[in-house]
Amino acid sequence: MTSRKQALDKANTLIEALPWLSRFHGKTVVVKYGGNAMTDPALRERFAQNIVFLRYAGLRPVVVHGGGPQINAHLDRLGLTSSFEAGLRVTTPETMDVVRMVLVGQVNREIVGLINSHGPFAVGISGEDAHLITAERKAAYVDGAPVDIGQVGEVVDVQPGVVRTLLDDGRIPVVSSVARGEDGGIYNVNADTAAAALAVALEAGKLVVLTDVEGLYADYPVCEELISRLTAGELEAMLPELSAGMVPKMEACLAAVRGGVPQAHILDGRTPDSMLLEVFTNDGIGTMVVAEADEPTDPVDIYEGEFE
Ligand SMILES: Nc1ncnc2c1ncn2[C@@H]1O[C@H](COP(=O)(O)OP(=O)(O)O)[C@@H](O)[C@H]1O
Ligand SMILES: CC(=O)N[C@@H](CCC(=O)OP(=O)(O)O)C(=O)O
Repeated sequence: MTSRKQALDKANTLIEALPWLSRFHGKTVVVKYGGNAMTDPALRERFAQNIVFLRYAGLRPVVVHGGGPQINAHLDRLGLTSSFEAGLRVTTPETMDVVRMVLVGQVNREIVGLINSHGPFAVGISGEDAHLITAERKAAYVDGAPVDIGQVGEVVDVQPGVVRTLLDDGRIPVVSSVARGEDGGIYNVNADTAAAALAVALEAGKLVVLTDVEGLYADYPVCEELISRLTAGELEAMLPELSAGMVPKMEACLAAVRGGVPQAHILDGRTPDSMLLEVFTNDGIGTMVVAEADEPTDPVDIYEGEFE
C-alpha cells in the first residue's frame, strides 16, 4: 500500500509540474530522436509514452528521427560500406536509396506504430512531402580542403504548413530527415540539422535532442565534466573542438537558438523519461543551450515579467 509520505511525494511531483505545464501549454516542441537512443525496446516504448504524455498535457510535439545505426545495419546486410566526414555520411546514389528506404520505410513506420499503440495520433511523413524540407548539395571541408560527400543536403527552405495542419488536427507528426532538391534530386539531411530547421520554421518553444550520452561534455572523451547550460556564443567558440556526431548536433542547437527557438537541449535517451523530467520538473538535466546568458528559463521569471 502507498504510505502517506509516498502519496505526498507523488502529489508534490505533480504540483511541481504546474508552472511548467502553464508555460509550455500550446507550445510546439520539436524532439529529435536519434538512432542510438532507439536501440532498446523498453526505452522505445517509454519514448512513445513520453511523447503521448506531452500531447495530452497540451503541448504540440513533433518528432524528427534519425536512424544512423539502422542505416549502417542495412548497408552491412547488403555488403555495402559507407564512411563519415565531419559527422556526415558520404552519400552515393546507392547509399541514398538505402538511407531513404530505412528512414522512411522502416524507422519512421516503427516510431509511428509505437506512438499509435496509445491512440490515433502519429502521422509519418518524409521531409520530401509537400515541400516540407528543400535542400541543396552541401559543401564540406576537411582540414580546409573541399571533400565530396555526395547527396548530403544543406537545408535551404522549410514549408512547415503540412506539419502545422497535422498539429492543429491534434496529430503528432513524425518526420524523416530526407529532403527534396529543387534540382529534382533527393538529399540525405542529418536528422539533428533537419530537426533544428523545422523547430525554427515552426517557431517552436523548445528543441529537444535525444542521444546516447548525458549531454555535452567539456572534457570529451574523459566525460567527467557535463556542461549543464551554455550560451550560443560559448557554444560557437567550442564548435571547432568538437568531434564526430556532436558536431551536427551542437551546430543544430546553435542554429535553433540563433533562429529564435528559446532553448535547445541535449538529453540522454538512455535515461527513461528524460524528456518528461526536462519539460515538467525543476531538475535541469542534460545540456541546455540558450541565446543569451540572462535568457529567462525558469517559469517564475516569466510570471514576474508577465504580471508586473
Ligand atoms: N563533447 C562531446 N560530448 C558528448 N559526446 C560527444 C562529444 N564529442 C563527441 N561525442 C560523441 O557523439 C556521440 C553522439 O552523436 P551520434 O552518435 O551521432 O548520436 P545520435 O545517433 O544520437 O545522433 C556520443 O555518443 C559521443 O560518442
Ligand atoms: C547526412 C547524414 O549523416 N545523415 C544521417 C541521417 C540519419 C541520422 O542523422 O541519424 P542519427 O540521428 O541516428 O545519427 C545518416 O545518413 O546517418
